[in-house]
Amino acid sequence: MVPVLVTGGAGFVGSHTCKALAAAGFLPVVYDDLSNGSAAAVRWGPLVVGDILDGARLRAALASWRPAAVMHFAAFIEAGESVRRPLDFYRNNVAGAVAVAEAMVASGVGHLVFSSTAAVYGEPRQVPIPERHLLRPTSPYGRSKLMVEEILRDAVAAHGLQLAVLRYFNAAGADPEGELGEGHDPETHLVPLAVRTALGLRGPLVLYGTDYPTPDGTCVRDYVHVSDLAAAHVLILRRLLLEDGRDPGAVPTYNVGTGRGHSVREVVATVAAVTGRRVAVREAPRRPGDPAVLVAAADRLRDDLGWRPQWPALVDQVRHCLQWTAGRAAVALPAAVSDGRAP
Ligand SMILES: NC(=O)c1ccc[n+]([C@@H]2O[C@H](COP(=O)([O-])OP(=O)(O)OC[C@H]3O[C@@H](n4cnc5c(N)ncnc54)[C@H](O)[C@@H]3O)[C@@H](O)[C@H]2O)c1
Ligand SMILES: O=c1ccn([C@@H]2O[C@H](COP(=O)(O)OP(=O)(O)O[C@H]3O[C@H](CO)[C@H](O)[C@H](O)[C@H]3O)[C@@H](O)[C@H]2O)c(=O)[nH]1
Repeated sequence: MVPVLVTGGAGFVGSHTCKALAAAGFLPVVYDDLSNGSAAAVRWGPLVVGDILDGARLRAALASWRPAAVMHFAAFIEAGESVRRPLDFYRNNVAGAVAVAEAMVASGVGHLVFSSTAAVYGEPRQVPIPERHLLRPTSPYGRSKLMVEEILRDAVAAHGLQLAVLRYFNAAGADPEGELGEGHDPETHLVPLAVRTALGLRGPLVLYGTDYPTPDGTCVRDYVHVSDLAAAHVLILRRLLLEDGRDPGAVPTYNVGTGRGHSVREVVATVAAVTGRRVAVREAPRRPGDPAVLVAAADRLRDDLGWRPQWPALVDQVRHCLQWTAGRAAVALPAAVSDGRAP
């Protein structure tokens, strides 16, 4: 099996991608400091516990596994938190990515897939948002990811790295086979929080902002199933390895989203419908750094790589999240929910 080094592979998107990589015949070697991930999610290859800022440890991992590529997921991820702790975000996300690129150059590993984000666009002027849209992030998190995109493009030009950038919209759902899910502690993402509220595992969901210029006043996001995101990584990796240097300097850059937006209130209503339970909500002011609407123009990934999301419907994403969350918390679900007949 061809090894691929996966930084952040113990986290939500990284662990699902490791499962997809293994199914596609690669050996995912996870490099993660477990600051926001779990060793239990590393099931398809070895785990190297280490910090991406530790260049010597990274180089040692690259030297011993000789991966064909690196997938760089490791980062701090929460836009609201980045407004309060910008320097931590710049150190981990920007200096961390520089350390990963330096280690790759020093070790002669040439292929890199970088996890970027819809947050690089900021408040969109055009929806759905095409990849060529103006990049004007509204949070230190989004700025950190944009800085890394630019730094890595310079490294492509100077060091011949072969880079692909995936800008994900909102990852949601969980492994449909129930082997993995979203288990941040504390959790900050809307879908798992609303599911936990519905199951009585936490108090009311705090709804951040009801005065946005959207149809119901709450933020609109493009929720993409985490297993579809994982599949996009396998497609882009195969393309990078296959094309190996045929178009030097090119940086394929793709949105990964469904092209459909859902408001926070729609997410809450879907969680209520899927669980058959009420989702208690407490309305609160806007969360700093949140753009009103983020919806992908997702046709480039479809047209270039043939990517077709298998689970584009929010109802399936919520159901998979519910099944995993309920399983972990030992909450019994009605049969109709477990086998997908509800709602
Ligand atoms: N979840 C989303 O909706 C979303 C959307 C757009 C982009 N992204 C990007 O995708 C990537 C993965 O996101 P996620 O939701 O899986 O996050 P996550 O927090 O679940 O996973 C990130 C992993 O990186 C690890 N990590 C963090 N800092 C590290 C360091 N210094 N050294 C080693 N490991 C470190 C954490 O322990 C964790 O396991 C991130 O780069 C994020 O910015 C996520
Ligand atoms: O308790 C909560 C949590 C979230 N929200 C709202 O729900 C929406 C989605 O919020 P999430 O925290 O689930 O996701 P974000 O859109 O803030 O960010 C996620 O998607 C982005 C890309 O769109 C990023 O890349 C980022 O890493 C990832 O966390 C936002 O309007 C947020 O204000 C609430 O109202 N209450």
